[in-house]
This record gives sequence, structure tokens and C-alpha cells, in this order.
Amino acid sequence: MRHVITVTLNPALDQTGNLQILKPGAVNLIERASLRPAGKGINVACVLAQLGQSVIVTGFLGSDNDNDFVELFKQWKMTDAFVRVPGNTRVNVKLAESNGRVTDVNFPSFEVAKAYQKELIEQLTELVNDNSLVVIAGSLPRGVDPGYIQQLIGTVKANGGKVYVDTSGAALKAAVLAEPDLLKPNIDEFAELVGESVSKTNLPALVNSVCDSSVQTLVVSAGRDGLYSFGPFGQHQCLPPKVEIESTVGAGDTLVAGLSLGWLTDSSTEKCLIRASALAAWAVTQHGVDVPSAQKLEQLMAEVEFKALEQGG
Ligand SMILES: O=P(O)(O)OC[C@H]1O[C@](O)(CO)[C@@H](O)[C@@H]1O
Repeated sequence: MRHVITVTLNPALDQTGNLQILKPGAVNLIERASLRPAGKGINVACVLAQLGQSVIVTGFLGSDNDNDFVELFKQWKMTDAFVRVPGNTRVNVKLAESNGRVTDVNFPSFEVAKAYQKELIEQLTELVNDNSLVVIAGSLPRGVDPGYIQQLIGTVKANGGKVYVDTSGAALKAAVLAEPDLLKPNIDEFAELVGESVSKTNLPALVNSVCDSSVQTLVVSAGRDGLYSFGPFGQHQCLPPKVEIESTVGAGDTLVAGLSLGWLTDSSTEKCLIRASALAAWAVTQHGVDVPSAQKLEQLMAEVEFKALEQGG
């Protein structure tokens, strides 16, 4: 049976606070707050688990403060394969203003010694087979070089698995060279990758120049503009339904979960992209990554505008 393994190399406890307007350099009072175990791959796994999928979660986790993570994995019946490393998992602060703007203050991670990096590669060699989709998501913790992501992708591919990657900066540059099955940068991360500012008009040409034929599918998330998808099944855009924004944190991860669900359920490209967009739209209406009811999901999917992109613009 097809299954998903998510890899979070740099998880975080997300301390999210909502306020009217953030005033730098002044005292700011938070109106609503939450503290949640998170990190990109863990968020992906949470969405999939809520949609009834069984997920293995792995990566690195600080051994000194893993209680909330362990609780979360138990709650959603995820298989906890995280390699414990000495120290604390970081806390990331998210400040969400009433106009929808979010300021991320991401704290430094634990340090991951080479022995733990090797342990994770060995573990994936054991876990991955040709029914596996491995989602590698998030930044690299201290002590982990960008080349490590290539080793991870290589290990998954060598064992017959599919690999989806959502990362940024040097790790994204390295990942492209290792030819994953799908890459999901956001539009700013993609602009950094290509070294140019990106618009709807120049996006298709830039995608072709960067990815050549090495990455099968590239999905660029673009906030209110939804997503752009380039792959063997054509070039498409999905425009999301209009929703009240509470916090955009986790929307990209929810999108990746939706794309993974498409693979798990062998959905058509259209259904996969529309469902992923609808789930991501729901994600911005709340703190965290809860999923809508089946009925609400149907309604949101009906409101997504799916269209083929004209070649060259
Ligand atoms: O892995 P990165 O890029 O440091 O980002 C981690 C942050 O991203 C999120 O997963 C949201 O996408 C947060 O939960 C977390 O704080």
C-alpha cells in the first residue's frame, strides 16, 4: 500500500500570536495565542493524518523538549521515527496582524552531529520502498550542509521511493540538482533560486530554464494568487477561494499535504491541485493546520478556479 514518510530536519514549537498592528521597537500586546509542535514536514503529516492517511514522521528532534511532539504523534497515530539529538527543539515566534501580514521570528536550531545524520540516512534505507513517498520539508538545522539534502533524495530514489521537496535557499539549490519528483517553493524562494524577480508572465520561462527536465513537477505557491504548477501534465494555475485570514503559517505545508494526497489516491492532476488549493485556503483561516469537514472541503473545492496557463504567459 502507498504510504507517506515526512522528513523534518528542523522542527519547531510555533508560538503564534495575533495582534492588530505590529509596532517594532514598542510593547505589543497579543490578543490570541497558541503554542504548537510544528515544522514543515510535521505540519504536512498532521494534515494527512487528519485526512485518514497513516504517516511515518522522521527527521531530527531535540531530546530535551519532545513531550508536545510525542503527544501530537500519539493523537494522530503517526509512527514516530524521529532521530533524537541532544538539546531543545527551537521555538519559532509568529506574529499575525489583522491585515493578514505575518512576521516570522525563527530561532536557532539544535546542532546535529554527523553520527545522527548518518543514522537518518540508514533509517530511510530501511523504511523506503517503491510504495513510499518521502516529503522532505523545511530548513536545515545547524551542522547540516546543503549537500545532505542530495544524500537524502539519492537514498529515497535508490530505494525506489518518490520524493517531494519543500525547502529554501542553499538547500533548494542543492535539491534541484538531485532531481526530486516534485519541488514546491513559494514565489519568493523561487525568485531567490533563479536570481530574478518573478511574475506570472516570466514564470514559465524561468521554470524551464532552471529545472530543465530534471525536476518532474514544480509547484510554485503564490499566496493570494494561489499556485502555479508545471509538469508532465501541463501548466496550470489554481486561484483560491476568498477567505478570512487568521494566519498564513502552515498554508504551504497544507498545500504539500494536498499534493501528497493526490499521489496517495492516484488523483487526476486537476483534482489533486484543486483539493490542495482548497485545503491551503482553509489553513489560512486558523492557527495551525486543521482540515475542514468533508462538506466544507467540497464547497471550497468548488470555489477554486483551475485554469491552464497559456504557453509563454
Ligand atoms: O523549516 P523552516 O523553513 O525553518 O520553517 C519552519 C516554520 O515553517 C512552518 O512549518 C510553517 O511553514 C512553521 O511551523 C515553522 O515554524
